[in-house]
Amino acid sequence: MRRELALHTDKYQINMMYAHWVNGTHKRKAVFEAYFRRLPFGNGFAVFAGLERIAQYIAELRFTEEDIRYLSEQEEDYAPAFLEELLQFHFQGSLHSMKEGALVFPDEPLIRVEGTIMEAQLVETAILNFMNYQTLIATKASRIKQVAPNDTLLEFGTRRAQEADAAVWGARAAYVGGFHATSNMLAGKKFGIPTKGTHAHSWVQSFPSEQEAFDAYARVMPDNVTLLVDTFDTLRSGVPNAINTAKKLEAQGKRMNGIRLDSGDLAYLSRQARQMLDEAGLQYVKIVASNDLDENTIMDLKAQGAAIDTWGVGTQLITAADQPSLGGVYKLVEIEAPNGEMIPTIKISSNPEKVSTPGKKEVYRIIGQKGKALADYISFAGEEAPRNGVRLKLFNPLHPYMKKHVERYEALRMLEPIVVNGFQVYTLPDLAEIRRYHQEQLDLFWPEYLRKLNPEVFRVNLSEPLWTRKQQLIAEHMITDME
Ligand SMILES: Nc1ncnc2c1ncn2[C@@H]1O[C@H](COP(=O)(O)OP(=O)(O)OP(=O)(O)O)[C@@H](O)[C@H]1O
Ligand SMILES: O=P(O)(O)OC[C@H]1O[C@H](OP(=O)(O)OP(=O)(O)O)[C@H](O)[C@@H]1O
Ligand SMILES: O=C(O)c1cccnc1
Repeated sequence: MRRELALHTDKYQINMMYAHWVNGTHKRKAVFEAYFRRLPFGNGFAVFAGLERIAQYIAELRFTEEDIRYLSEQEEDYAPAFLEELLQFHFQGSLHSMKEGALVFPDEPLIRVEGTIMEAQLVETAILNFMNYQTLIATKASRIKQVAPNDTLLEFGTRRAQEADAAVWGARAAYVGGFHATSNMLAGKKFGIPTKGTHAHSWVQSFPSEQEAFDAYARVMPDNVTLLVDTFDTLRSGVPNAINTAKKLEAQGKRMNGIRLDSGDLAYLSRQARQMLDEAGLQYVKIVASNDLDENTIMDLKAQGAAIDTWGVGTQLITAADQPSLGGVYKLVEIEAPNGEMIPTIKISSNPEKVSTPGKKEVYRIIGQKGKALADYISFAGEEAPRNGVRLKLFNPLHPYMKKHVERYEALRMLEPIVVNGFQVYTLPDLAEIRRYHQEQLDLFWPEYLRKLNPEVFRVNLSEPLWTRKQQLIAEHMITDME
């Protein structure tokens, strides 16, 4: 996969790079920002993920001779001198980003790219591709985690994922969002995620009887036995046979880990199975459930008193089935004028939600005296950072008369420098650190913002200079339209 991603971009990026090159504008400095406009799944927040892959992509971004040959075949118009220049290309710009595991909200920059228009344009497609998918899956995982905070969550999605990259990076995103392990061994090896596995129906079917299948499995894997009990009849054969096997293991001084339910009424079957296991003195045997689960079915099953300790979640998580894409966008916010000055730019739309916010920006998370987040605050990067003791006006950008002031607070700067002038300055944290940070982030929010259904809207505010500039630019463009 490595070094093959330079062409992982839309053709229009290369077309624009070329057109800028011919125009002599390709070295103009530009600032782009990536953000989304709507939260997925009706959630109150999203969990940012994708940075590790983005950093890797930026560091390795080179066109090979083969890529160049392919480009020349695809488009006769691309001049040989342009293609020659692409051969020397590497990213020399800067990239700031939210940290993986951060809670993020609509309309705030999650990634900021500064560089020549040519390089900043090229990376749009891949950055959005990685950010959108991984953030979506981490958010879905976090919703599932929310309904089963004390249970074990296993990511089982690979076979139903949208191909290999989605399975592997999705497993990682699920782990960022709070899952405990994955069934995908490649993801385990690549990222150090714990791996877990039971066995399939085929194991049972390949033996003359279920009992023989269970016993044979327990013989070869005595320290890791979780038996799938629903191949024939869960309560009449699967659970009794599993109990027999567990007793044989006990005779060798071993303890069976669990049984897995994969069909039928999981609430009823788990309660019955729990009772049978307990009556056999096997209180320590855990119950794992799987079968097209998501946060809604899990919540429902818990409400029905299901006796399930571990949830195996595949399809619904890895494909984010109820909302299979995050609509993150990448917008030009500042461009160098011929005199070298950086000019904030805006994208106007008849839909007010889609009007971009001009200028290179910073995002601050404003933490109140109770240690909880009050709002996010976006300012021009050039503005003085908000700091404790300096009165801060927080107002709703769509309804500016709705305002309040805060004076005692902490302002956390959210965008980290990752790459500066082509050099990676950020040490990518390991997954344990990312999960710690994610938990820390969750702890910063009142539960009202975190609940799964109809959460309170967490406010993202603009600084006054930023808001004023945005209004000016909107007005200027409106006048131009009318002329
Ligand atoms: N008690 C329950 N309450 C709510 N949903 C449940 C309950 N038990 C199971 N489910 C969910 O209902 C769905 C049932 O799936 P399905 O109709 O395929 O039945 P099944 O028993 O799995 O049959 P099959 O043997 O064909 O897999 C799954 O998503 C499962 O997680
Ligand atoms: O339901 P999901 O959330 O997607 O979780 C993954 C599913 O994959 C397996 O089923 P499959 O029928 O593919 O194989 P099996 O024969 O092992 O049950 C497993 O038994 C789960 O039901
Ligand atoms: O280990 C399991 O039980 C498993 C793994 C992948 C998919 N379904 C089940």
